[in-house]
Amino acid sequence: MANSKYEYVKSFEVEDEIMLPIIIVVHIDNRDFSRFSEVHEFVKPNDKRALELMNECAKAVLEQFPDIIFSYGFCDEYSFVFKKQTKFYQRRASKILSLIISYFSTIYVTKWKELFPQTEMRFPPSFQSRVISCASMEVLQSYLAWRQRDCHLSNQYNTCLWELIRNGKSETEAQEILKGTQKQEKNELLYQGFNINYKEQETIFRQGTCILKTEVQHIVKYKQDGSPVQRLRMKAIKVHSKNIASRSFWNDYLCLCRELGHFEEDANKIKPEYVKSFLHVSKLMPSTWIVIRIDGCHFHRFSDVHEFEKPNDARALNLMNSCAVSVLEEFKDIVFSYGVSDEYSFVLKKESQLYQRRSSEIVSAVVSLFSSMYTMKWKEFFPQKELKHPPYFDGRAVCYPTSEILLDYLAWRQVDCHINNQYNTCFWMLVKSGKSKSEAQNYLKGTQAQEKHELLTRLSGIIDYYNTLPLMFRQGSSVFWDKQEEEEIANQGKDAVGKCYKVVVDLCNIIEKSFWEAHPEILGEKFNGNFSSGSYGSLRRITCCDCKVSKLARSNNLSLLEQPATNFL
Ligand SMILES: Nc1nc2c(ncn2[C@@H]2O[C@H](COP(=O)(O)OP(=O)(O)OP(=O)(O)O)[C@@H](O)[C@H]2O)c(=O)[nH]1
Ligand SMILES: [Mg+2]
Ligand SMILES: [Mg+2]
Repeated sequence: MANSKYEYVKSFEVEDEIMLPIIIVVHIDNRDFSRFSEVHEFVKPNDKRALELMNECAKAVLEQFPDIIFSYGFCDEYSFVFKKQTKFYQRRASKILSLIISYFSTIYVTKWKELFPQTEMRFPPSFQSRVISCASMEVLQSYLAWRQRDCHLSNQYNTCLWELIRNGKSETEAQEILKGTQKQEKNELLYQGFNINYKEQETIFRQGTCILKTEVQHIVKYKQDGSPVQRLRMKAIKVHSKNIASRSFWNDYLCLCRELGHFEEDANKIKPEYVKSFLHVSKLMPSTWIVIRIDGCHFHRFSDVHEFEKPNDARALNLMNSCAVSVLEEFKDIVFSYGVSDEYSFVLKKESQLYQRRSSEIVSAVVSLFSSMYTMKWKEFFPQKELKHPPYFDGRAVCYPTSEILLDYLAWRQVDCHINNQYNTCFWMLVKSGKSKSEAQNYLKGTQAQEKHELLTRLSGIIDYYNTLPLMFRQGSSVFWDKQEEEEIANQGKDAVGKCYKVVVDLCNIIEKSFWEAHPEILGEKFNGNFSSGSYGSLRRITCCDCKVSKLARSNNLSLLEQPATNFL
């Protein structure tokens, strides 16, 4: 397909390959677990259903991604360990951490009802992920020992805390009593104060859970004489162990030793310098526009399985838009977003300090929320269709130093939308006219925009057919905070008083500078031919009043194809 003059923006994307022989671990945890557990009335200090739900999600992750060989989790966190030699997505960190978090989030929503049949999910769960690089088996061993120590310490603390609260202490009083207490003192408090033997607490609470791959004999068929033909197959199993970083536990599993290596000694002490490396996260360049671009994984297949209309399914696109609205409402630093097909780009304001600009946290939080939302809202947009496969997305963060380059980035995506849509419209029309898929492909090979335009007119018998297609298909969707008219605010009653802005879905030409001139507050910068640094002041951001609002395109004289498409190429 043709390249556009905006393609240069790709050069701002940075490589984040994790080099061999580093062992890749993806750590995930819930973004706002205390609120999530409060709202859904999780049992304190441990809710077994919630833990089993986490385990089910981890198991699904191991089954989906064959290169993950081991995982360990407790409370609201899980760590996934990849085979040493993995080539998963060319070992690119943001791809890996986003895919895992996205899949995990989707499964959490889909499996919720199995574990919480009586409880409605009130708001979408969202998680954060990051990659931990383990330079050797010794480092991996320390990492696992460190996580399991945290499991033990937090469980022991929380068990004491909630027993004290149950017995009449306030939360602050209970915290005060526990301040500075050692392991042994806590055990005694539990035993003498509440007749609880800590060692008899459920294993899942004290030790956490491992889901790991192991080889099992699997019957593939039976011979004529009735004897079974067996093959070794990898299976994800759930195990508990007092010490997951011990040689005796680890070296018992052949698969772990083969794909990762042995533990030479027992990990008796966790080195603080290793812990420091586990906590390290890289930050995005200051004072640059951050774009988080997410893209559906294998959506070609996903759209086939769910029988999306070809080449564009308005329901699917509206579902994407609705999720984008939720993302903007949650992360107030996102000033603009643009979506087409199975992708969405979210622009964070230049001065954003969201998660101190830590790349993995921003990417994973956006991808995770988007994925949970997509799954939760599916029925709203496809009431007649069951979700047959979990939808999931990858994500990346790219920094653009100036507004001009940012706008070129957005123009690049909109040109791409146009190019793909024109091609796909021709392709499916040729197929409908009786050509096979490969004939249609050959027919279109090397054709220019103008030829495609004419082809569509010829095939449809409608002059300028392409421009009669819905604007959302031709231009993609833009989601941003827009000023509300006074009348609009008044119509919404007292709840809307003081809310000057709301999130809108608009169908506009973002290549044309006139859009940005008409909305100077989006980027917070004055437009006068070029963008200058003159600020329009900070925006008052508000909660969206009507997240389903989908405005019709304002001035349709911005329509992309009223000008020859080649202008953008
Ligand atoms: N029929 C139909 N298909 C769609 C629609 N939106 C997206 N798709 C499909 O999703 C694909 C998105 O393209 P890509 O993101 O390049 O492909 P992918 O299959 O998701 O592959 P990866 O992103 O590399 O995992 C398109 O090629 C279509 O097959 C839609 O509205 N209707
Ligand atoms: Mg895709
Ligand atoms: Mg795509």
